[in-house]
Amino acid sequence: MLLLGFELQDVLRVAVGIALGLLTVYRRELSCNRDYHPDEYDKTSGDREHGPSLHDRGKDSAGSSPTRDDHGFSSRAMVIPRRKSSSSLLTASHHGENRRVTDVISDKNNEDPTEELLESAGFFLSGGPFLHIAIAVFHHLVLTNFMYNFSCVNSLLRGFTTNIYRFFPGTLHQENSISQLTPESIHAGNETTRQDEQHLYSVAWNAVTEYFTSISTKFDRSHGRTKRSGDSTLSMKYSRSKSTGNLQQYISDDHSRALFREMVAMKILDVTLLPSDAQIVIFSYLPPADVLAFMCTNKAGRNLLDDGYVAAAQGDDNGGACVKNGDTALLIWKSLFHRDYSWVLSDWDIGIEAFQRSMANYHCHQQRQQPSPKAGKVFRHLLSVIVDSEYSMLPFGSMMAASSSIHPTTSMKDFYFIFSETWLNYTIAGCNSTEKCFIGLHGHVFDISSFVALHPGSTETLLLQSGRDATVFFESMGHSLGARKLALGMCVVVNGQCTRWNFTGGEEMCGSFQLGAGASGPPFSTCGLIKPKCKSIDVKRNIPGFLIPRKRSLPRIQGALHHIREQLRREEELELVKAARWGNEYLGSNGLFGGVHVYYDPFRGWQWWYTDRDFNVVYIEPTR
Ligand code: HEM
Repeated sequence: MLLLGFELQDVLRVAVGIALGLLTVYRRELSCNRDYHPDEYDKTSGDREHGPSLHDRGKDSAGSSPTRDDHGFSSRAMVIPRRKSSSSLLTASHHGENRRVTDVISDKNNEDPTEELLESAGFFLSGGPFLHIAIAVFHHLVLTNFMYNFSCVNSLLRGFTTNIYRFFPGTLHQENSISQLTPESIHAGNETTRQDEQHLYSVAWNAVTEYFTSISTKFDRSHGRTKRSGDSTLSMKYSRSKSTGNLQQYISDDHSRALFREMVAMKILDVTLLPSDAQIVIFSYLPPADVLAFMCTNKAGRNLLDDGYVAAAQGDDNGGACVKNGDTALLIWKSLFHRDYSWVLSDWDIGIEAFQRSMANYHCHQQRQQPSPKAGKVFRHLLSVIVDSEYSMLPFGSMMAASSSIHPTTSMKDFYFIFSETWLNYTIAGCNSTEKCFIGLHGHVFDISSFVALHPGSTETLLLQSGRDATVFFESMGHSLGARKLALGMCVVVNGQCTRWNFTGGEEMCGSFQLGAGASGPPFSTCGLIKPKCKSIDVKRNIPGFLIPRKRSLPRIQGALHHIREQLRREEELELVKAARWGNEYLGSNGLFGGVHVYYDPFRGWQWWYTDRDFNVVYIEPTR
């Protein structure tokens, strides 16, 4: 049964239900048998050894006054205690209280037990236990699965709608605005919702058709083909099978957004039917949790969004021959990475240094490792995001040529989640000097360079813990609210996932906000890394509790893929042991300030660093 998907709890419930049912049948059988064999029970009716029988007691109580036995006690005093349930009847009979069930039921002067008995019998006769079984089975087979699917889809839709409302502020009353598009809508203004929905559907359908037609027209024109009028369906069909790269240049963002708005309005979101470029644009407006939720809804969703899965399913590791869906998934996760994280590697000097460190000596990698084409492809896409970024100050144009030598992972989705877990220790690794001192607290980065010499808990304490996430140490010291407020002013990178957006700290709730990589950048979601100069953060950052907790708390964990987090944690433990052993062996306890620290470089794997006695930071690439 377990194999069929039943949970242990359900199996137990069914087993108990069956046992109860069988017991009921058995008891009913027993009761009937007593009725059919009165003599057997009547034989002992006068037996006083165990006190008066129920039968006798009934006779006594039928009289006007209670009878007395030889000792002068009233026979009422000898009444057997009330039965709590019909099951106690069996026990009583067993001990010699021999009385027929029918007698008890017909005993007019002993109404309480009779009612109880009838009540209990009614419960069993009504099929109570079987009802329990039926409910358990129904609950498992229908409700559980249904509710799970419903909640998945519901949360997904809510996510879509929320984001759409956030990014398209003018769409709060979409139905109305869309209804105004055609004369029919004016006419249908007071009609039923169903008619409205039908109308919305036709409007959306027109929008989709128009969208495809416009793409195919442009596509045909660009290939010097003349498109006959009325051939739009055909062109549409063909245009959808063209590669994403070709189509992407003809898509205007506004059009895609308008299309998606229409689709949200009609409450049908079959995104898998859209062309790849529209899918990329649409998913780039969603938080990763919603993208994952969409991925889990069905196989089509997974095919669309999991580039690692598609490649694995095809047994494909040759990059170029990757199926189209894999390319779409790769591009979707690339756009999410671009939106949420890429700026720290291209527009933040500490991140740029970290990236340069990763890229240093890449030719050594080339010699040591066989390049994987699929991983090389992922890396090329990453480079295109980081190096070609509008904020980029990197001199890495030539790196593209060497892209096949570095292969962080074969899946862009995995890279996204690995980076979201490791970016903090990766970027600030080694930043623990009095000139350049960065520390991680509750998922955010703080520049404490100007404060380190003033720290009441000594400069050395801070230097020892900086250059990495020090939340546990910070919290273990029980820093006061004043210390926490002091830290807020030094925050340089805010992790959108580790903030409490609803936290007001007793103050007025902030109004709507727009987040972005830059203050004037496009509207991004709250899920990635944000510059504190961003307007909305600026408003909220000084509210205690928003960035870091007001009092001693466990470290805030950002939402990411659990299995990736767990795997990294396990690997980190092993690396720490290896690094400590290496430190003892090669440097000795006198050669180090602090210990040998480890961090995960998303481009190159596990790396170590330590501070020598002259306060120079040394980075080590461990040999594997
Ligand atoms: C941005 C980061 C930090 C700020 C702004 C900060 C600020 C402060 C302040 C204001 C105090 C005075 C006591 C209080 O008000 O709670 C203090 C004490 C102290 N801090 Fe920090 N601190 C930071 C990080 C750390 C870290 C990472 C450690 C690592 C262990 C640390 C260790 C200590 C110690 C040992 C004391 C002395 C506690 C005592 O005397 O009771 N601090 N810090």
